[in-house]
Amino acid sequence: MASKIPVTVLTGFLGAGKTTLLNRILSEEHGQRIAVIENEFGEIGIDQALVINADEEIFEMNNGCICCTVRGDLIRILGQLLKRRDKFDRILVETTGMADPGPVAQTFFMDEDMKAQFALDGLVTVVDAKHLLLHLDDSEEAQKQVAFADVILLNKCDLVTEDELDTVERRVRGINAMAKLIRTTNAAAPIEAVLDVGGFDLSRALELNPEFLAPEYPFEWAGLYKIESGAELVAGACGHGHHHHGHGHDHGHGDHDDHDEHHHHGHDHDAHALTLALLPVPASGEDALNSAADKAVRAFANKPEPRAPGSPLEPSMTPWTLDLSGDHAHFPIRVPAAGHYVLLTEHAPEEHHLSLKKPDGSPLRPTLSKHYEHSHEHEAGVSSVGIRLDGVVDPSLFSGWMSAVLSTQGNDIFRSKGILNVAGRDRRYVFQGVHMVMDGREDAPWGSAERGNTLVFIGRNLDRERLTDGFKACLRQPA
Ligand SMILES: Nc1nc2c(ncn2[C@@H]2O[C@H](COP(=O)(O)OP(=O)(O)OP(=O)(O)O)[C@@H](O)[C@H]2O)c(=O)[nH]1
Repeated sequence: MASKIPVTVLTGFLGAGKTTLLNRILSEEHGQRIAVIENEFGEIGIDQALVINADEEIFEMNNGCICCTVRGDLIRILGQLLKRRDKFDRILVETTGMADPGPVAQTFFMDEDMKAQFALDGLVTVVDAKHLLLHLDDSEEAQKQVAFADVILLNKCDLVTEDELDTVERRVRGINAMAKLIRTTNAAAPIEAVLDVGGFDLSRALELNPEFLAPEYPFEWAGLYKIESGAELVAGACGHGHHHHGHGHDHGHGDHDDHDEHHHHGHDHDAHALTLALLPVPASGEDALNSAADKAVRAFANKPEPRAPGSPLEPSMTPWTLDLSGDHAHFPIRVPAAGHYVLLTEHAPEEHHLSLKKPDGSPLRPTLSKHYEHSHEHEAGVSSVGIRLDGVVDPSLFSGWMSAVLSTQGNDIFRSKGILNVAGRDRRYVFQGVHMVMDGREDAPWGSAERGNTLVFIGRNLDRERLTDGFKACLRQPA
């Protein structure tokens, strides 16, 4: 059988740098002949004029938004390309910045014919590091583009600070824990990282990002402080709403205002309130922080008590919800004795300009702090669930379960991927799906590698426990 044609789908919000990346790919010496399919939105041909044309052929789909008609277009172009199979090695489809990449990706798994001819090598999403947070708040398409990606180019790194990049990266990770993240300026990513994703190894992704499999915490951040009575917590909704200029907050450098705006603009969590808890720990250090985090999972299960500015905060297993509707609210901290305490916050402290002050008013900084994957509905619930379990999969139980999952939750599950240890097989079974359609095949032999199962789901309203239990039920009981 002739080998399948690898297809790369390139997405990214308007102006993120897709054309820049495409030009780079087309002008670099990589020895691969690429057929480019462009999905134009509105102004036909503009992008094409901007693309440096090497030997590659560029096809354009007729009309704008990607729906059934455009999919028809895409299928037609793919058909034409197949007649000239000897002219190119791979296909790159660039989608418009407004598009949900789902339908384009799905096209390649749609039926047996498609699956026999094409192999979706990877979905590459270019994001604009400076504006991504704004786009994520405003646009479901932007969320989906991040959620669907196998590789994310965090582009325009020259326009943001290292701290801002870290914030953007955490937000991206919160949506899609699976994708390979590459920080770029002018989309200068190594070509093989963009084009040869097929070799993409789930287990490696999990090694790079072990938190993927970690339990989700009801808080995003924990900081260990040495606190004495008279300390104070200051937090405040500055930088959002219509009055984000000239309200005298103390970090007035120009860039910052802009950044704040992204954080608060249209966020689905309330910028005027923050839930947090303070727990005593016996000592300083990583172990103390971790044990406080475990304890806080139980604390956050308790109904938080509202706290108005000025009312005192004491260490307690009941969390508080601070009213931050005014600028710079102050909350005195009352501790029974000076010592080590861990503060755990529902959202990252910088999202609420939260800081602690010593009794003399000077800043009190955490000696140690940690960010956690959040489980609350941050990105309209778009998140990733990774499952890794030993054992042997019963193929018929698995396909029954998977069809049930995809038929009931296929709208919410954007991507699924997995490597399975199937009973009686020497090779890895790999599958990937886009919404309800999926494609699976046998891959490399296990050889001496440790056998195991890894699954990843990315989507909305995912229930980690239910998915894990469901998959567990597909494993063969040891004889
Ligand atoms: N400062 C900066 N500018 C960049 C970077 N990458 C791309 N640009 C510029 O951003 C603008 C948009 O880049 P394009 O590559 O056209 O983006 P696009 O995603 O193809 O845009 P659309 O076709 O409108 O969806 C261009 O002016 C690029 O030169 C970068 O890393 N830093």
